[in-house]
Amino acid sequence: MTTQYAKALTGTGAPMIAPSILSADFARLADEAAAVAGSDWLHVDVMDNHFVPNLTLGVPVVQSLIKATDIPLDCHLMIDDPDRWAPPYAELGARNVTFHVEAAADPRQTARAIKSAGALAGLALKPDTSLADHLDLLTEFDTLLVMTVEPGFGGQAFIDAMVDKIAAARRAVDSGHLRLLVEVDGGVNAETIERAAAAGADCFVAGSAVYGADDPADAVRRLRESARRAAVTV
Ligand SMILES: O=C(CO)[C@H](O)[C@H](O)COP(=O)(O)O
Ligand SMILES: [Co+2]
Repeated sequence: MTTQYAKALTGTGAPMIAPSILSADFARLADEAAAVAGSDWLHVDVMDNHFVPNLTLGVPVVQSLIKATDIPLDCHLMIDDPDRWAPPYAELGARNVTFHVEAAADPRQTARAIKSAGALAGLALKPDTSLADHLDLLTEFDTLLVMTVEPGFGGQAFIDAMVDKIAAARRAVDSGHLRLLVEVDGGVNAETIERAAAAGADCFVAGSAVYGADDPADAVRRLRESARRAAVTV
């Protein structure tokens, strides 16, 4: 299902695809961004080795990557203390800055700081985190990232039980007339994207399914087409 909000962001109403550079060659990030030309967003997984047991990159790399690509950056912050560390990614020019509710002391205020700095604000939920407990926050955010793997690593299997959470998010957005994109992250591939799209997601992050393909740009087109076919058109 493609919402009017998703349509406004993409201009086309097509499902959004955000390749994750977690699965790219970190020594060639500019080339790896160019390899997925035509993507809606480039997903950047920031991990601090505290909130998750893995360490990736931070502000300096994002600052360079923004200059190296025209694709808007979708920063997924898997870090402690996002209240302090998330707004700088918006100040750098990231299009969407998503942080985890489990790590935030004041998610409303942090969303406002991100938006004041000119980015969209995203709220991420780990697989075991209840959506129902956080519905009251959704009006503050532009995107909701439903994690379909435990955050920390690429290449994991899509957790099928999260399809119900995606569908619940879709219902919450539609019934509340919320201006919120439903984004899915983890284990998204040519097969699982159909279930996520049928459940109502607007935007799909894919790391290994894109960068593990012989032709990453073609993989993006195929994923978008699979999502489009599976989605319920409104
Ligand atoms: O946030 C993430 C992991 O914490 C990544 O965005 C995600 O796992 C993408 O990789 P893949 O598509 O290979 O699962
Ligand atoms: Co991610």
